Amino acid sequence: MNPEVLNTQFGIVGKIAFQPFEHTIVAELQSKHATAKVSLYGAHVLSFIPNEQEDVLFVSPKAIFKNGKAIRGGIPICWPWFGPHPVDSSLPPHGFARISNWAVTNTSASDEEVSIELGLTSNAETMRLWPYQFEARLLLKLDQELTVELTTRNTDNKPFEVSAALHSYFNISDIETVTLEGLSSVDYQDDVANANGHQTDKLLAFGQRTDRRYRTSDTAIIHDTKRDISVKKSGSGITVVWNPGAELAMQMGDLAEHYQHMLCVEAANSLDDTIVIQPGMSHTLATTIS
Ligand SMILES: O=P(O)(O)OC[C@H]1O[C@H](O)[C@H](O)[C@@H](O)[C@@H]1O
Repeated sequence: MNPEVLNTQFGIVGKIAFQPFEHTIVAELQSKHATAKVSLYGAHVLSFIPNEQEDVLFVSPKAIFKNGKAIRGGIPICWPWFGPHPVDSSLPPHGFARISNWAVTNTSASDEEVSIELGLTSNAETMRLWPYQFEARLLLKLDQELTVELTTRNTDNKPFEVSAALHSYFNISDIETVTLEGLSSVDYQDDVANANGHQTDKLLAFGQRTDRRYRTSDTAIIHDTKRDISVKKSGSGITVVWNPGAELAMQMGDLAEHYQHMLCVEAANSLDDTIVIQPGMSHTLATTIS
């Protein structure tokens, strides 16, 4: 991969440019209303800055950028499984999409919107980790909002099962004061207590380790002292809510004390919303952030 070749083939003056970044290349997108950056390593969104605002996404100041390591922050693509592999814990947690190099397959721009599409196709290495033929596409659309669409197409001759998450890390002032709206009356799996729960409170507050999978397709809204952030989604029956809390964060070399400034709200397919895709068929998991 070479940024000059990508700029010639896919660059759009004033709208999309490719730059070397750490061990990879990033595409920088500029719409009338916002900028965004996506790394080709992992098809990983690293930044979304609406005009005159701070970055909506959090990337850890201690994030490690190297092959084989997932980037702490932004929007890691957890795929084709979410969490530990269901039967083989030696396989990469959250799948291999976030530690794979993706190709640029298309770019376009209009007056209002800029978009880029990245692709990952089955190959010898992916077949070793997950024995299916597939095409995955990540479409990023930037106008005032940022939309991320992950489409999985089954190009094999047998069905396969996918769990996934658009593992969005949001940039917040303080985990002690932020609240999350949109989960009231929703059942969840509590992955800290390993128990089921049902939320009655209108607003979820934090301050301790939180790791929950809520059974909902609805929009969630982060209320921060500096702004509200809306997380809409489609093709997703699960919203993951995660902050590791102080004790666990201090054991994570790429996060540590910075956990206070992040909250993950993730459009996901997991639990009974794991998706079976028949040969020739596809599924799209999407989130829109504003
Ligand atoms: O450290 P990672 O592999 O990136 O996973 C980070 C977190 O991802 C999700 O939010 C899961 O629900 C958590 O259980 C997990 O700890």
